[in-house]
Amino acid sequence: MDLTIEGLTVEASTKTLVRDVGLAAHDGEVVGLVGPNGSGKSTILKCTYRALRPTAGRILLGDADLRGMTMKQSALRLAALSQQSSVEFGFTVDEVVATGRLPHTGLLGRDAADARQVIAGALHTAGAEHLSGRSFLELSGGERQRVLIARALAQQPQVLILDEPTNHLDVKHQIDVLRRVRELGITVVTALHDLNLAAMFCDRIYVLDEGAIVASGTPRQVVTPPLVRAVFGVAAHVVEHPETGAPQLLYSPDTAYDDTACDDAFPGAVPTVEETTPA
Ligand SMILES: Nc1ncnc2c1ncn2[C@@H]1O[C@H](COP(=O)(O)OP(=O)(O)OP(=O)(O)O)[C@@H](O)[C@H]1O
Repeated sequence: MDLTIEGLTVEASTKTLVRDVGLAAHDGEVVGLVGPNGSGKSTILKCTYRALRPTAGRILLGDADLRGMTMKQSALRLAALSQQSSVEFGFTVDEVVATGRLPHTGLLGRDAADARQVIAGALHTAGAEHLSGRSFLELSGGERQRVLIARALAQQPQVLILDEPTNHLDVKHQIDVLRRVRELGITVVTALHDLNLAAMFCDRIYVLDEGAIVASGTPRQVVTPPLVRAVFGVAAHVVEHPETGAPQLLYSPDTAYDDTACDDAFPGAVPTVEETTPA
């Protein structure tokens, strides 16, 4: 299912948090949202899962405008892992993941799917099956994150919104979770701080700066030294991943480093392209 964001603007009191944002994630695509702290990534994602009401613009799931859908209708199509996801009570891991089934069942309804199988599959995809039966509150930060990802997957969404899914995860689980989510074949929009992970796992990347999209395109088009310097203020080399060909950044410890030298030093570096406009 396609997710389309058109002309999204969010204002809070006197401040414009995001302005005129356009973003399209096509059916089955994994789309990354990157940008510095405070650039508006979470704000955009919150609008997609209806934790925030935009001031202007619209969000479409397929052809349907979110504003015309009930919460249940949108939750049957779209699931989210937010940065603030938390569980206050002493639920077991399985109970937490089972709450992902609520849009399908309602509070007292019956689940048409085999819920136990769905929950087991979600725990597996999130790399959390060994945590089944444990109390959620006794888990480590990374273990909790994997259970919360499983809860979103148990919703069996066609569109998955992930706000920093790799938070708290060790490197193996960062790669595992993104790879397995990608293998689901559903539409994913994910905010990521790690540009190398974004380049490795995303089909396309949108770059946000101060509430506006400043570039978008494939990882090769977007992950370039000039862009990383302009948006993040960091000098970097780009090399091709020897196995996948994905651009990977090697950061310079000196942010004043001359990045024109980077390209000379790395002949395989990805060429710079003009900023592209959002689809
Ligand atoms: N309710 C609000 N009122 C005023 N300002 C807000 C509100 N919510 C968010 N902001 C501000 O909007 C900006 C964008 O915040 P947002 O959380 O979307 O950024 P982000 O790109 O997700 O950041 P990070 O990478 O740090 O998670 C920030 O400057 C934040 O302080």
